[in-house]
Amino acid sequence: MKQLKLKVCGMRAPDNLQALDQIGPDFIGFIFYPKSTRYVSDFPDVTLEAQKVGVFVNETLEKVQEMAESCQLDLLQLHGSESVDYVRSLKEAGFRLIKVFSVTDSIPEAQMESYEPFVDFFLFDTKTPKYGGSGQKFNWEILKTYHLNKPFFLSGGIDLDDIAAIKALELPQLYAVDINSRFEQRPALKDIEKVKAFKELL
Ligand SMILES: O=C(O)c1ccccc1NCC(=O)[C@H](O)[C@H](O)COP(=O)(O)O
Repeated sequence: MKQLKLKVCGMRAPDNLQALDQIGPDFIGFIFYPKSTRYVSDFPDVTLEAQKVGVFVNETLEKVQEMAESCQLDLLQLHGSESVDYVRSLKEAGFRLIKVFSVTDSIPEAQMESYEPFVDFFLFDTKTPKYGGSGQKFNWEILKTYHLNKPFFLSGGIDLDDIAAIKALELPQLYAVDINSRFEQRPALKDIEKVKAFKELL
């Protein structure tokens, strides 16, 4: 089976960030959604090996572009109800994009098809009023109905003891696993040893 990539989302404190980067995650996510407890108001001045993902929820295009450039983000994760035109304009401006679909009991494949030409990845998360970081899983069985070619990230309540179940899914388009609140000591502060254990098993 192919090696799944790892994204650790919701980082903020410079020391914690540096310690995380040393264990080699592929992607590190920063939340630019002011209502989140993981909101990053002062972007940490740290050089990272991992690709930096900026997470936005229904933010203005101007603000997204400003943050992408000032923080030198490698990828933008659009976690709200951003339209196809919104996504297209960011792609045309040259950004690499992850479009999130928040799900419960079905995959909105028809809707996703219209976004597919303009994104690099999809990400499935559990639908909740807070958009993300809920620690709740959705029914992963619905992923077996996914027939698009675009690779995707799996997220929503993933914990250390979920690895066997994730591997057993055997989904060809599953590209990366996204972990967050189940690995926290408090919001935006990760338990590095627990993340390390997860990465070694992935
Ligand atoms: O983490 C947040 O606070 C958050 C808030 C609003 C939008 C997105 C957010 N997180 C983005 C992520 O990619 C999370 O890793 C994903 O939602 C899964 O989180 P969890 O269920 O805690 O593992």
